Amino acid sequence: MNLFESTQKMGHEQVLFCHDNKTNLRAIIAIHDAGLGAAMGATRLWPYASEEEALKDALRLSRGMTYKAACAGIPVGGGKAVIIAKPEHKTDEMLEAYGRFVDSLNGRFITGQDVNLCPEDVRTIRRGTRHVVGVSEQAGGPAVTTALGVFLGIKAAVEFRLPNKELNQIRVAVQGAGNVGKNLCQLLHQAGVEIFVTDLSRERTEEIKQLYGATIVQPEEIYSLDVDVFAPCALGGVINCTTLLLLKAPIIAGCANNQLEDEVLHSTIVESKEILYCPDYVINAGGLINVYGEMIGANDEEIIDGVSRIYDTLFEIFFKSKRENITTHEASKRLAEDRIMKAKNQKMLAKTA
Ligand SMILES: NC(=O)c1ccc[n+]([C@@H]2O[C@H](COP(=O)([O-])OP(=O)(O)OC[C@H]3O[C@@H](n4cnc5c(N)ncnc54)[C@H](O)[C@@H]3O)[C@@H](O)[C@H]2O)c1
Repeated sequence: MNLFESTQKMGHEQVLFCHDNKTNLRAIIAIHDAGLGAAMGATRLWPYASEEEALKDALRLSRGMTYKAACAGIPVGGGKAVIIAKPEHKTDEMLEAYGRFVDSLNGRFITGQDVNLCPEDVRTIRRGTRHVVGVSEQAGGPAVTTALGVFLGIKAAVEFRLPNKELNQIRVAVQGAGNVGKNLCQLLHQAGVEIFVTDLSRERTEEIKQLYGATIVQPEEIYSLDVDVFAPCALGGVINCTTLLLLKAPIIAGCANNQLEDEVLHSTIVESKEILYCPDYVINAGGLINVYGEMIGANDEEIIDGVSRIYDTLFEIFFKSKRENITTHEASKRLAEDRIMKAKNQKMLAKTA
């Protein structure tokens, strides 16, 4: 991978490689765009097969954060960090050392929890820096508000794509019963939705079956189910040439980041199969809205209000996609870029006034 060519093409401002000998910390912090404010993005801990894979993830996820903030109407930039480690090798000392690297950016990057980190870990990172969010668990915490946003997104998509169906008549396949997936299942169950669930952990799917009457399926079975919505809530890259041959659901709406393995190719195939794709960074913005709310001292009601706007934004994207004959992926990208440009222009005008 040609590093500068990639960062230039994707529009990144800064990439920080962090190494701490004592704790064996290896992390990458990517700042995509801090033009509108500090770059916000959670930290993911993952045993990447290669450094290149970790870097690619950090670059793509941080750009997604810029678009996510823009679509959610939040005046911050986009960033993301990855720690390369097996979850069982995570130590408090390693997280504290990581916090000191975050601190070295003097508030240009603000982070929180993503896959394999919990609020307790964020409190440990906070020993090294004050530039963290997601410790107060306001409005139930980021996972709860992310799930609410995904639920509202599913509602919008069903109204748009399946106008003759009520929510209590639909079947949803949930891939991943983790922090967000579990909360999403609760909301779906309350709305009378029939749930199919899979996870690598049998314990997690059993819990969803007990609590919400879900049908458990094997991980490889989840794509080919005869359902109305496929909700990817595990990891990225699950919408690809292989899974698109299996998918029967007319709607894809879930919380996972980077769902499309290849954004252009797979969003085009999705469209040609008349599947309505809810762009991941739009539908999963609930967590960002939550932690931004925590940062500016918003109350629970204001945070829920912000999350509720995901429903309207998705409708705006669905109509834009139809009107301009473009994929929903392209429509959300254009919406985000347009909002970023306008906000930057306003900021510049305010400076010169
Ligand atoms: N937590 C948030 O607030 C938030 C916000 C925005 C986006 N996301 C994204 O949503 C996704 C899920 O986040 P989370 O916090 O629930 O993570 P999590 O780690 O709590 O849950 C992920 C679940 O997916 C399961 N899983 C992994 N691979 C799988 C596979 N191949 N098949 C089935 N299940 C599999 C894991 O066992 C785990 O239970 C991630 O991609 C994350 O980046 C999360």
